[in-house]
Amino acid sequence: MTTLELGINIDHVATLRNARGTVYPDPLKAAQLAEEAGADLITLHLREDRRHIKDADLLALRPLIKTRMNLECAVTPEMLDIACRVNPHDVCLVPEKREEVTTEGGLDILGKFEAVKSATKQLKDAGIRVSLFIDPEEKQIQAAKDVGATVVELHTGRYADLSGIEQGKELERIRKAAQFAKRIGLRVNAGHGLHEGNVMPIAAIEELSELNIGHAIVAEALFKGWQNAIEDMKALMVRGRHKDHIHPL
Ligand SMILES: CC(=O)[C@@H](O)[C@H](O)COP(=O)(O)O
Ligand SMILES: NCC(=O)COP(=O)(O)O
Repeated sequence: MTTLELGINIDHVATLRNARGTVYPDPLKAAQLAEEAGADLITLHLREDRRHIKDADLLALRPLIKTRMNLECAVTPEMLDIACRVNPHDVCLVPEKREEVTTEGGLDILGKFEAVKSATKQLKDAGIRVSLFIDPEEKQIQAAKDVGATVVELHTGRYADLSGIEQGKELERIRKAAQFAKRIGLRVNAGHGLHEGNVMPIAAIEELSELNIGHAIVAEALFKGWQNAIEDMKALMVRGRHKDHIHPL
């Protein structure tokens, strides 16, 4: 059985800090405490508008990370240049729209095939593993393989927004996508909108290697503390992976 890793996304620790222009809460401290609490990697998204993580956070964090750094960024010359200079373990290329509240949908690789292919090559030449954040669709997964990426992260935002039968259908779509991606030799991750109440059925998908979770853990941390929220999420992922749950859908 594939081990399921937990990537802690620290973006919204920075959101809280930036809301008041203070120096606290410190995303670096959040990353270090997350690693102590069992995070397998630290994920952060340097948005083009710098609404949460800033360049200084990224630079300060890089030498401190003991696990892995997974940098999410848009496919732009500026971001690719920063990524190559910072040299994280992984870069996850994501779509970005300035006006969006959060990342809506996955990267349309087919729609910008040459740009994604060239970005993937630039990052791989710098020794960085490349992941592509995509919707759970066979044609996008095949395109990820065709541009030379070795990892995909399946967008679980739609699953998180749905309920009942519709959520069950989306879960099946994610499962089939994960199976296809694994079959063609890709590492398969997932994330977006996952929380304590919806993570277990996703964790049960055996082809998945990593879940990236941020917003809901920051929210839970308000009530039970940052490290408790991380430990609880990991425990739920282990229970999900071992199918220690009654299927709620
Ligand atoms: C790409 C992704 O799913 C995460 O980075 C998520 O976007 C968190 O940041 P935002 O809330 O700014 O979208
Ligand atoms: N790529 C998904 C991610 O990093 C975390 O997304 P969210 O849990 O903040 O919605």
